[in-house]
Amino acid sequence: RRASSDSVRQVSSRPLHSRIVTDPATGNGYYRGRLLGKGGFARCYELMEVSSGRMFAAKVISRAKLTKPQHRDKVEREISVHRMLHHKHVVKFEKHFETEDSIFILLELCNHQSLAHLLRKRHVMQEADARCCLRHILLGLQYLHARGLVHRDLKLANLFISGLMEVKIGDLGLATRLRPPESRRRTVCGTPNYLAPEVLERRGHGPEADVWSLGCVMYTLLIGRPPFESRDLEETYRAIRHAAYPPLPILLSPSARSLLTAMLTQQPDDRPTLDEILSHDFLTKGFTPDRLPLAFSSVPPVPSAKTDQ
Ligand SMILES: CC[C@@H]1C(=O)N(C)c2cncnc2N1C1CCCC1
Repeated sequence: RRASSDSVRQVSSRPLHSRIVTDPATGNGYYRGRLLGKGGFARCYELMEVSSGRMFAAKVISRAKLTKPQHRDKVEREISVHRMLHHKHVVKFEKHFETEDSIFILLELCNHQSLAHLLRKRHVMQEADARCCLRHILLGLQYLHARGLVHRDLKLANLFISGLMEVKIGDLGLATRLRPPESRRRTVCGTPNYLAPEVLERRGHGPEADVWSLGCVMYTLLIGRPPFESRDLEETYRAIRHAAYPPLPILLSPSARSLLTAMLTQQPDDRPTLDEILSHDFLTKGFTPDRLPLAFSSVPPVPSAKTDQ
């Protein structure tokens, strides 16, 4: 039945010019595309640089919302930390600029969104694909730790998947410089699910806390739910403090079980280092694809001219 004119929903397409944003420092124009989502103070959009056609993921933070100085400090720290980082498995920081009412942070666009989205679709991941993800994250994490940075908030939603199906560590908002144990911050921050026991006991974050979080990521990819999840926060905290997660499924390979057990160890010093993890059987034995199979993503592949099939 042809939709009569009055029944066609009027799509309120705002005039095009209101979707153009200009970087006052360079005069470069950017066309604001679809809303990617919201995170913290930011609304996130796809942004296209008009002159080059290059696409970015932009965090747009309304300056009106940055009322408290510590909020502005947090944004400035994220920028100052992230802009110095260049690694294949760390989300690329392109640039930032301010307009009259917003701060724009332009980041590498990851067409396949995050591991959190992927897992919502697929529920669990095969060991070979989890191995591939873990390998990418380990390489990115090695780079951060080598530069004296601890991420502190590794979770599926902060692990982004590029157009080439490579995993990139993002959201450096909570990353902090490595400090000697006595001077470490002790306030608890980040999602409760992946916080390490020593962080809950306010003994501060060392690189070992990232290893614990990575263990939680690996567990969630292979099993389909976080290792420490329960109806109330107190119960979750208790489970974390005792490193008490459910028995690993018997279908898990011996090397996966052994690595998970090592990473989810209560004492930080008893956990493996990143180098030890990279040389563990789980990472070295068995087939590891270079990148995630496209079949995983819910975003259709971009038809490339040279497809041979
Ligand atoms: C721009 C914010 C964030 C992000 O950091 N990157 C790199 C990203 C890159 N590509 C797509 N989305 C990204 N996101 C999403 C947007 C909504 C929530 C998190």
